[in-house]
Amino acid sequence: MPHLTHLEDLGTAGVPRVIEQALAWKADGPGAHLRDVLLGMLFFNPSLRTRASFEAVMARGGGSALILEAGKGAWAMEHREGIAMDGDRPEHVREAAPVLSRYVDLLAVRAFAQLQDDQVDEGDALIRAFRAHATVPVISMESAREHLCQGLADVLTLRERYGSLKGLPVTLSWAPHIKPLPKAVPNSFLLTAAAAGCQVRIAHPPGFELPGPVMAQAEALAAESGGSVELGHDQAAALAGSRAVYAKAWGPVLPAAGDAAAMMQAHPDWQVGPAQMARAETDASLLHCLPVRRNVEVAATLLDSPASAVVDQAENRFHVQRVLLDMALGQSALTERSAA
Ligand SMILES: CC(=O)N[C@@H](CCCN)C(=O)O
Ligand SMILES: NC(=O)OP(=O)(O)O
Repeated sequence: MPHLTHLEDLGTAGVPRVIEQALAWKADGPGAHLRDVLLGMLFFNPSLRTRASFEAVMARGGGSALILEAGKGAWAMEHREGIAMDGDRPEHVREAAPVLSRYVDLLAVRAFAQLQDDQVDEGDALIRAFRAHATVPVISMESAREHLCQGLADVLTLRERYGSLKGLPVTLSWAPHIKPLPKAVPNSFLLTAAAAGCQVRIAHPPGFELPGPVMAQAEALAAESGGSVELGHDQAAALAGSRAVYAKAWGPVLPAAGDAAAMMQAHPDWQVGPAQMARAETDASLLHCLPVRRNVEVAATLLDSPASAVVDQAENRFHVQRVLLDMALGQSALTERSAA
């Protein structure tokens, strides 16, 4: 089953294929490539961009989408194996995934990190349960470990702005927030940029390390693509000479060594603003996946400046998702080309 939930489903060869096809279709669309296709979308968490962009892809492509919210309209859902379901979740993924698969051609799932333990979140059990039990392709709309569509849209945005991605210096900077957030977005930017051959610099305060297995995977991808991954605790040093600054809040290493919300607010000087951008190249772009808390994570003056690429990134979700849905259906020019 051609599930598309993690970067490993695409590999280093898949990333440029998706990016180049998305660019080509952005210039000259694919027409009604999803005629008669029905996408099921199951949300465990809220969304603006993901929901709207997938619905738009389906409508523009001549198909349609149905939307379910677990625990809100649809039953709350359990995924753990072998337990007595005596809590507040009446439905199990073991039935829900095959049942939904009888109605739809593709199943997209959003299930955020639980934010208790990085090892648990890194294991991504809920989306993996859908992979195991669905009988149609599963697409991730952000899971505990990764936000595949976001990482691809981010790298497409860099490709459009800077041409070649090989050796492009890009900085992923931790940013403050009022509470701990998931690591899926920074994980996916790191993995996708490394797979694309970028020179990725990561900067965060001590105690906010990204999961070891994700770092190791990024280094392996960079070794294959000719990219690199550097890690440091000095934001200014990591920004020097960068072409793109990805500002993103993420939580401390979990379980947290202290009060996680207080830890998120203990480094207000990491807010990304004009002074930080000034350390990067003059044509550098500001990236953020959105939603962004103005004047907490990123200065409003920077978000409102020409350097900001955040709306382009959001637009590019549509363009990469068209390609991913097409790939999952096995009907794309990409599939034909790789089979040829
Ligand atoms: C504010 C918040 O919860 N952000 C989520 C979603 C980001 C994009 N889907 C996060 O940081 O993972
Ligand atoms: N960037 C992103 O996934 O946005 P939503 O959470 O609004 O879908």
